[in-house]
Amino acid sequence: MSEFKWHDAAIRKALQVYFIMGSNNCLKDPMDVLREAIDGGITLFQFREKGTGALSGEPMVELAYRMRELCRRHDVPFIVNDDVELAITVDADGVHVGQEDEGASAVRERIGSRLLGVSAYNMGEAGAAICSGADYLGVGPLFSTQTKEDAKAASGLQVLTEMRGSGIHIPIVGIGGITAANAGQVIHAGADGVSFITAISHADDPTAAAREMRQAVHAAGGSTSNAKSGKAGGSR
Ligand SMILES: Cc1ncc(COP(=O)(O)OP(=O)(O)O)c(N)n1
Ligand SMILES: Cc1nc(C(=O)O)sc1CCOP(=O)(O)O
Ligand SMILES: [Mg+2]
Repeated sequence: MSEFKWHDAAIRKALQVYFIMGSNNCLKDPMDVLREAIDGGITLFQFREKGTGALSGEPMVELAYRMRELCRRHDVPFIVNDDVELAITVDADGVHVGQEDEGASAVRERIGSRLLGVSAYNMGEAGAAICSGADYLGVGPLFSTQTKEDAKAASGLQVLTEMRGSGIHIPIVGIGGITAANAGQVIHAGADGVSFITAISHADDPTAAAREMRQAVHAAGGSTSNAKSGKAGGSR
C-alpha cells in the first residue's frame, strides 16, 4: 500500500493538464501517444481502457503496466479509471470513479492514501463525493463530447461557478469537450485544471497539442511553469 499522502496544492497542480486515454481512443500506437503527450507537458494521466474496441484481460493489464512505467519514469502520476483491482495490481497513484462505479467510500477503504477522484455532474453529487473522501472532483461534461458513450448532456460552465460560489473548495478538474480553445474559460469558471481525451489522442502532433493545452491553462492563471521540473504533483 502506498504511504504517500497527497497535499492540496500538489493535487491542484497535478490536475492542471490531465490527459485521459485508452488504446481505442488513439489513431496510432497508444504508447507513442502517451510518450509524446508527456513530452508536451501533461501533469497527470488516467488509463481509461473502456468502450468499443477496448482491450481486456492480460493485454489490458500489460498495457496498464507499460503506461504506468512510462509515467513513473517521467514523474507523471498515473490514475486508473473504474478498476480498483487493476489500480492496486499495477501500483497506480490513484483511482477515478463515477456515479455508476464502486462507491467512493468503499474505494477509499481499499486504496488508502492513493489519490481518489470522483465524478460529479451537480451540487448534490459533489457534496456526496466530498463526504465519501474524494480528493478531487471531475465535473462534466461541460461541453458536448462524442467520446463517452453514455455521457450526459453538456452542463456548460455555470456548474463550476455554482460549485465555487457555494463554498466548494475541493480541487476540481473540468471534463467533456475540452480543447485548447476553451480550456481558459474552464479555469476562469473555477476549475483547477482541464481533463480531456480527444484533444491529444486524435492530434496529429500530441506533443504540440499538450503544449498548447498547458499554455492555455497557464495563460488563464494556472501556474504550469515547473510542472515538468519535478513531480507533476511537485511536493509529493
Ligand atoms: C477526471 C475524470 N472526470 C470524470 C470522469 C468520468 O467518470 P465516469 O462518470 O465514471 O465515466 P467513465 O469515464 O468511467 O466512463 C473520468 N473518467 N475522469
Ligand atoms: C471520460 C469522460 N467523462 C465525462 C464526464 O462528463 O464525466 S466526459 C468524458 C469524455 C471526455 O472526452 P473528450 O475530451 O474527448 O470530450
Ligand atoms: Mg467510471
